[in-house]
Amino acid sequence: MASARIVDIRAFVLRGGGADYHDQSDGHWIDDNIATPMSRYPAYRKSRRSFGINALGTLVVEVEADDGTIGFAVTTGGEPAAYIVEKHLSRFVIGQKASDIELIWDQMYFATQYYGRKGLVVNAISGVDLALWDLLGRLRQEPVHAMIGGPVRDEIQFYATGARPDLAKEMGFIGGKMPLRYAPVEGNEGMNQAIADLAEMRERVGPDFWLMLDCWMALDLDYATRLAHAAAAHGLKWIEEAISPDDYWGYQSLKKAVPPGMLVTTGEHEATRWGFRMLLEMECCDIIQPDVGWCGGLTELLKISALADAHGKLVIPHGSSVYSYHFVVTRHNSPFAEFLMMAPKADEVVPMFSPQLQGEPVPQNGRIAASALDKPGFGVELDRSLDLARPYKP
Ligand SMILES: C[C@H](O)[C@H](O)CC(=O)C(=O)O
Ligand SMILES: [Mg+2]
Repeated sequence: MASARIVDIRAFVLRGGGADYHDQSDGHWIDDNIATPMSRYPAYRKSRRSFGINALGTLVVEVEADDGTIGFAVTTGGEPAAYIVEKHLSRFVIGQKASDIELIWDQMYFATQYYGRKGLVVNAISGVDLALWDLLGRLRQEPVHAMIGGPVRDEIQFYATGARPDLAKEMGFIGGKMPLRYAPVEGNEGMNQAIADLAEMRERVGPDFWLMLDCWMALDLDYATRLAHAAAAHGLKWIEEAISPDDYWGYQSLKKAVPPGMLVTTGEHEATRWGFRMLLEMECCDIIQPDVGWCGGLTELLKISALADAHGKLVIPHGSSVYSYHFVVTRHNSPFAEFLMMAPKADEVVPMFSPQLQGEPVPQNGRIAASALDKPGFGVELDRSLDLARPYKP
């Protein structure tokens, strides 16, 4: 078993939610008037799908060992990522020992460095990496969390991201993160409305419930600083991804400029130890938020999180479903996790990567017990009744 070799790798594309959680139908809160860097263009103001936030779809990677055991993972990247997996990365996987995850990662990263380093290519690498961890866990009959050190606590506590923190509070979550709905193009009036909405939500949830704002890269430093100061009166816990992920200097300034006690968070669109090193060494934020399916996979996340730990920073992964849960439960500097509310009105808990995974655990009373993760690999199955396309089948 320890010497199992990988005999095949397959890349599929899926549409309709799941790992590409922005790929939702009309009327979903996640596509309703959210501030974005594209808000300055009237044609793309109302809906993120209008500018193609869901253009890629979900990538499914399957790896098969010589005894027939199959590991898999899902992430975003769709057809172009499937091309990279089948046409480029596959050569570093087929024929290798299933336990040679570090070697495979290194070869995938450095072989694509001339056109990769971040974004789509690292999503593809992450998908392969997570499928390899799933395969190894299934071969060893061990959960992934047990292979990276085991749980340091009995349960994971969650905050909820969605349009209704008031409902999230009733469901037992420890906080609620709302999308910012007004962009700089809407001027002072927009900012005033955003603050009024925050004040109203504070009224509804009471003084102690965490409230956060996710700005999805929509702001500039001046606007973000003014928003943070106006929001402080209503107990905003953190301001997230306020400016462009490339603007490390802006984040450094923002972190110094926000009111005392307010946290600056970012990193869901950052990748690899080198990207996070910039955020950490330049003191850009208080919490880093790597997405496990986008930052380089679990192999890279372990390095990113060790670096964050040495800088005294928390790692609260963005979304990522089970790929986050198996990590969070093993790390002291990851004391809680995000749960993205995928119900269209954010009024009930549905699995984050619904409908793609079977057996995906969901928070009950805002918590998932560590024991719920005690299944081989990442502990979930792919729903094979879905319309899996394999565009680059050899
Ligand atoms: C709600 C945000 O705009 C985005 O869709 C998700 C995100 O950034 C997060 O969960 O964090
Ligand atoms: Mg975010």
